[in-house]
Amino acid sequence: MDSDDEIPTLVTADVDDALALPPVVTSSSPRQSGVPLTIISGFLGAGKSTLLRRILTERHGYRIAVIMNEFGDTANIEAKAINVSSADDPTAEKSEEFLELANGCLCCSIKDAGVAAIEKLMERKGAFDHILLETTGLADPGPIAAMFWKNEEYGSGLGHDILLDGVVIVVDAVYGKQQMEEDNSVDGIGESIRQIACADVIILNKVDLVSKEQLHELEGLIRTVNASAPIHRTVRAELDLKHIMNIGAFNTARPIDQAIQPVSSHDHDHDHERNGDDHQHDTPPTHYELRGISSLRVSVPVLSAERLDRLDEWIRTLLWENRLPEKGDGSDGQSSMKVLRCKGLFVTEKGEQYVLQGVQSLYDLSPVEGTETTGVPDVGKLVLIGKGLTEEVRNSVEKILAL
Ligand SMILES: Nc1nc2c(ncn2[C@@H]2O[C@H](COP(=O)(O)OP(=O)(O)OP(=O)(O)O)[C@@H](O)[C@H]2O)c(=O)[nH]1
Repeated sequence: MDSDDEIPTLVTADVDDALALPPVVTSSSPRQSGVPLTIISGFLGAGKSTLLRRILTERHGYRIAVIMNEFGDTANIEAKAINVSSADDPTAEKSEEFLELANGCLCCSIKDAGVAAIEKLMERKGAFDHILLETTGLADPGPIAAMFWKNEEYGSGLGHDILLDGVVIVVDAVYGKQQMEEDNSVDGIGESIRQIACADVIILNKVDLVSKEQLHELEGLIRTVNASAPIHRTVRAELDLKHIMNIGAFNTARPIDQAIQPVSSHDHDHDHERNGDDHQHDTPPTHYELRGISSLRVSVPVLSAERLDRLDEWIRTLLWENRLPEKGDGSDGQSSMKVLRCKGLFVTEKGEQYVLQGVQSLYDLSPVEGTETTGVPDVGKLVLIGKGLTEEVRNSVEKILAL
C-alpha cells in the first residue's frame, strides 16, 4: 500500500469472551468517550517491539491499531519497521505502512503527517477496540500524552475521538539501572527518567537475565522516580493485556480503589515462583529523588469545600506557573520546579470523592460518581512526580490545608 489515504478494511476476528478485556471505564463526560489509546514507550532495546509483536500476532480477539512512529519529532518522522510474521498470513512478513493481520490488528507505520494519519484511522473508529502508539526509545511521552488528553486544539477532531488510556513504559532489567544513572539530557534529566516519571504502568522486561537482587535494586531505583505505577516483571514482555489496556489511568471518574495505584513493588499475579521472588514489601517512603526528579506523596485530610478550592488553586499555581503560591509570581522565568505527572484522591466533609489527574501542565479535578458503592476512605492522597519537588512543597500544601 503506498498511500495514507487507503486504509484497509480490518479483518474481523472472532472474539472469544473468555479473553475479553475489562470494559473501559467511562464517565458521563462526553470527552471521555472514544477509542482508548495507550502510549507505549521505553528504554532502547528494552523489549517494546517484542511486546508489540506479541500483540500483533497473538490471538486475543481484539482489533487493535498499533501505530509505530517517531512521534516525538513530527518535523522529521521516520517510519520504523517491525517484522511481523503471522502463521495465518505469511505475506505479513513485509513491513508496510498499513498492515492487516489475521488476528484483527492493524499495524501502521506512519511516515508523514502523524496526527492527520491518526485522524484518518479514527474515521474508522468503529473498527478499532484500542490504539497502541509506540514512541521511540528516546521520546519523552509526557507531551505526547498531554496532546491526546484534553487538548482543545484537538477537541473537535482527534482528541474528541480518542480517550487517553495510559502510558506504559518498558524497562530493560539488564541495562535499566545503567540507563537511568547515565542518561543525561541538556537539563540533566534524561529521557529514561522522564519516561519512568510519566509511566502509569511499568513493564520490567528481561527478568530472566538478572538475579533477584538486581531486580530489587532496579525496582528501588524506579520507585525513587515514580512511587505509584505498578511494576510488572516479564520475560519477553509476556503479560496479561489487562495490565496495560483499558486501565483508565487518566479517567477521573474511576472508582476510588483504582484512582491511585498502591505502591506495590511488582506484579502480584505471576513470576514469584519463576524468579524465586522472596516477596519483600517495604513501607513506602513519601519522598524520593533521582537526578532532580522525585516523587512526593502527601496525605490530605478530609476537606471542606473551601479547602478543596484552596487546594485546587495551589495545584493550579504549581502546575501552570511552576511555583509555590507563596513564592511570588516567578516572573524571573527561572523556576526550578516542574510537575510532570500528578494524581490525587480527595475526600470532602460531605463524603464526596474527587480524583485528580494531571500530565505536564494539564490537570483535571473531578468528582467520582457512584462512590457510595465503593466506600469512602477517611484520608486523601496527593502524588506529585517532577523536578524540584522538595519537602518545601509538602510544607506548602500542608500549610494551606491547615488554614
Ligand atoms: N533474554 C531475553 N531477551 C529478550 C527479552 N525481551 C526481548 N528480548 C530480546 O532483546 C532484544 C531487543 O528487544 P526489542 O523488542 O527489539 O527491543 P526494543 O525496545 O523494541 O528495541 P529498540 O526499538 O531498538 O529500542 C531482542 O533481541 C529480543 O529478542 C526477554 O525478556 N529476555
